Amino acid sequence: MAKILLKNGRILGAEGDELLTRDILIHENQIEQIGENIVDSEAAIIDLAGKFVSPGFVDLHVHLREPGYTHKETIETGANAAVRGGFTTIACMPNTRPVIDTIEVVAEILSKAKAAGKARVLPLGAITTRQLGTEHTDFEALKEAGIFALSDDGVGVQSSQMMREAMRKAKKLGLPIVAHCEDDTLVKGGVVHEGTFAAKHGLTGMPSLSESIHIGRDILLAEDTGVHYHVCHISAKESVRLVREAKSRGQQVTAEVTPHHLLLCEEDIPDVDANWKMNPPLRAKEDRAALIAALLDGTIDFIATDHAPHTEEEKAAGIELAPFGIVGLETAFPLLYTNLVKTGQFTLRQLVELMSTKPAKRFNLPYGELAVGKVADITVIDLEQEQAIDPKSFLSKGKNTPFVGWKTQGWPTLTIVDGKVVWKA
Ligand SMILES: NC(=O)N[C@@H](CC(=O)O)C(=O)O
Ligand SMILES: [Zn+2]
Ligand SMILES: [Zn+2]
Repeated sequence: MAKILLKNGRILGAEGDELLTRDILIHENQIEQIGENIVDSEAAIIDLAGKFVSPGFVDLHVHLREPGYTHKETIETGANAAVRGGFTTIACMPNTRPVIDTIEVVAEILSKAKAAGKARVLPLGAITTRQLGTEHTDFEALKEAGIFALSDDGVGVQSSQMMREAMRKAKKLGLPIVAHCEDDTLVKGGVVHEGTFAAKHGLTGMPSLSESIHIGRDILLAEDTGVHYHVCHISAKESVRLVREAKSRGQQVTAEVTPHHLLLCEEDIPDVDANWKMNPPLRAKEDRAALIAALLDGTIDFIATDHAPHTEEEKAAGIELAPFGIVGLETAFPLLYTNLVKTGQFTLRQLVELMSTKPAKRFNLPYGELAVGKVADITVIDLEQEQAIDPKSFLSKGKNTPFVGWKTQGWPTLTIVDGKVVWKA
């Protein structure tokens, strides 16, 4: 009968950003009581001394790299990085080696995640075998094995016919299609956004169109099938326009945006440095503004990090050869709290909803709420603590971030998953 009593935390009330001092009693894996001056003689007491208590964050776009690329990250190191960043549930993408395209790989990931005992891990299954785009995986078997959704993240599904059939089958099984939107014929070896930075440095650009064209295509295909269609890491203003139009017709389309696309644009790239290389790339100033507006008006549903660890050696290969991707789990909340909430663009409540309540709700997951009877997935944050981002402190194997040295406030200090303390500063 494990009981934990969190004393003197501060939680969001029914509305607004005012914080209320409350105690929270956890019994086994559930929140049993939230109130003032709770007394329980059996419970282990943790005094939170006024720190902010949030429902645990949910990140539906993470690369854990295992099996196959354990030099970049493992399920264990990734799950550790997650809980340090305040994430209690993470969904992991299938671009591993082997790809998550068989029930064996799903079982391996679930068992390693359980052994790690940190964040809850929800594997996505590949849409196509080896993510080659030519043959569908066995959706039914993968669903049975425990996948959370289908995605070929890392590459776009090039064939419209393959995507259409995938949506039809996924709809029948009640599985969402989570799409990395990229038309290979339009990208042609680009390494950064087709814009000012590419022009200045003579680099091949990746046009916004390479993303938007897939979103437009897929919205039409999804309309026809009624599947839940989700857009990964949306980055361009034209893409936002398409999602907004689909939503206005009541179509079940959702979209996520990363912290880096919200906070950075191509003009911020200081130099030809691979720690600023990710897919989709940092786009123009107007794109960043469109993403923020879309997050505020609900066109974009939530935030996901697209945590994509790579080694220092790989990133040292130079901007043209280095792999795409940056880490995000351990910096997301402090970066967004400091640069979007402290600046007055978003409220703390909105940020918590975008990082916890909404991702859970949109995908029907029973998490993301701090309420009696709910699963005890809880993140405690010191909103005052200021710290400069230092990759050396990361629990992730990946140190690849463009945010080195950024002074940020709002660091998680305690994370509880399923009623168990899994991380403490
Ligand atoms: N986002 C990235 O830049 N890279 C991701 C792949 C992906 O999310 O498409 C990776 O796996 O490294
Ligand atoms: Zn992707
Ligand atoms: Zn990704």
